[in-house]
Amino acid sequence: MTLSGIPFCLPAAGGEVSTTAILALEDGTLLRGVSIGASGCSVGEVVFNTAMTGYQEILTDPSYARQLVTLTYPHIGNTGVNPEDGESADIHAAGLIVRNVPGRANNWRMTETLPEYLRRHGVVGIADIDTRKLTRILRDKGAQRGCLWAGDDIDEAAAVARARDFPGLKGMDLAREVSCDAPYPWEQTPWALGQGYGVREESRYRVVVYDFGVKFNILRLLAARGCEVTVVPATTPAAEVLARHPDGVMLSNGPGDPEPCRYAIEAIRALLDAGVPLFGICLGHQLLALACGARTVKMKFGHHGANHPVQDLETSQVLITSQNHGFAVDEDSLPAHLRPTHRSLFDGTLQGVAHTHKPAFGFQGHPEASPGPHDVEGLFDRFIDLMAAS
Ligand SMILES: NC(=O)CC[C@H](N)C(=O)O
Repeated sequence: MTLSGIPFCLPAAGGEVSTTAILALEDGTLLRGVSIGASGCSVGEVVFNTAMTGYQEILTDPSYARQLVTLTYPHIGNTGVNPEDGESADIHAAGLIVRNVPGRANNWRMTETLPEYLRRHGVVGIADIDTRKLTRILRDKGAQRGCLWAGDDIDEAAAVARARDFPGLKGMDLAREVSCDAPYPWEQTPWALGQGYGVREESRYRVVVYDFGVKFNILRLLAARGCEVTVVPATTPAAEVLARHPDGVMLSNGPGDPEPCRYAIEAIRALLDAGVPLFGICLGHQLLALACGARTVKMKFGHHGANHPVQDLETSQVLITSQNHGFAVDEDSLPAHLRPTHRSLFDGTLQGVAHTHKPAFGFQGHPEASPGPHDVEGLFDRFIDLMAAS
């Protein structure tokens, strides 16, 4: 509904009678609120994200598959949703949990409200939740399996049972589920005020990107650096990638546990043997480490936010990074030929590795999707340097 032409939304947006919703956790906690999305029931791992902005980017990040995301920032939806800021074509989060959706959303770029967007994509969401209490539970007990249920048919006992039935992310190979079906080229460069998105002008390097659940902005940062990008499905064998004669291969971010992605680990080993420059981000970083013989572990409650400090161990410089990971490379498991390059200043988790005698490195964090120079973008320049030197 609109008020003087300004899109207007109430918790049950669109003028409907508000629908109840609940969040049930595996420990038996029940949180009751109102629906802000589609009706239905969704299960997944409940994680908290501390970013103050970027709910659209978070919802569309494929790395959030099978996760119910709660945002610690209390007002979510103020600027609505626009057709440009998605990190993929779909919402991948299994559901959204917030404190409050403000009554009025307004931004010059918005085309719909957050509740309208959730409903259009058939994604459940809940508001009026004490997200501070929920976050405390997740920090104390670790990520919880949960069930988010919205509608007239809620059964609270069944919701707890469904939360407990969710098998958990450990052991789940989700990269192949969210990946593309066939190779495709990518030419778009980052968004700029007054110009919108651009198109790659130069063609300096041929780069193949493994799509384990890639975020569009990673592709844009490559295109902006003159990379002729081809995105390939997660299960593409190394021989097919090498047949494209790439100057470098990027291993993307993605959802789930890296360990069961045997196909990717095998392909990365072959690419390392072939000496192709490799750059892994997040899941790609974890897969690179696994291919080199390291181990990954599930974290107690993961890193999900937009301002995580990460230290470059060589320069001591601190990078402000976006993070979204629930698994981590175990630093104690690094083989001699993998050098730790970055560590989290929040909890000491390993955040980056470099191969000691191959042109390959990985980083756990993500570049920011918002316009402007960001710390993590320097790593893209490092990848360009590696390709230039090879
Ligand atoms: N953003 C990512 O690529 C996440 C990697 C992996 N799924 C994790 O949770 O740790």
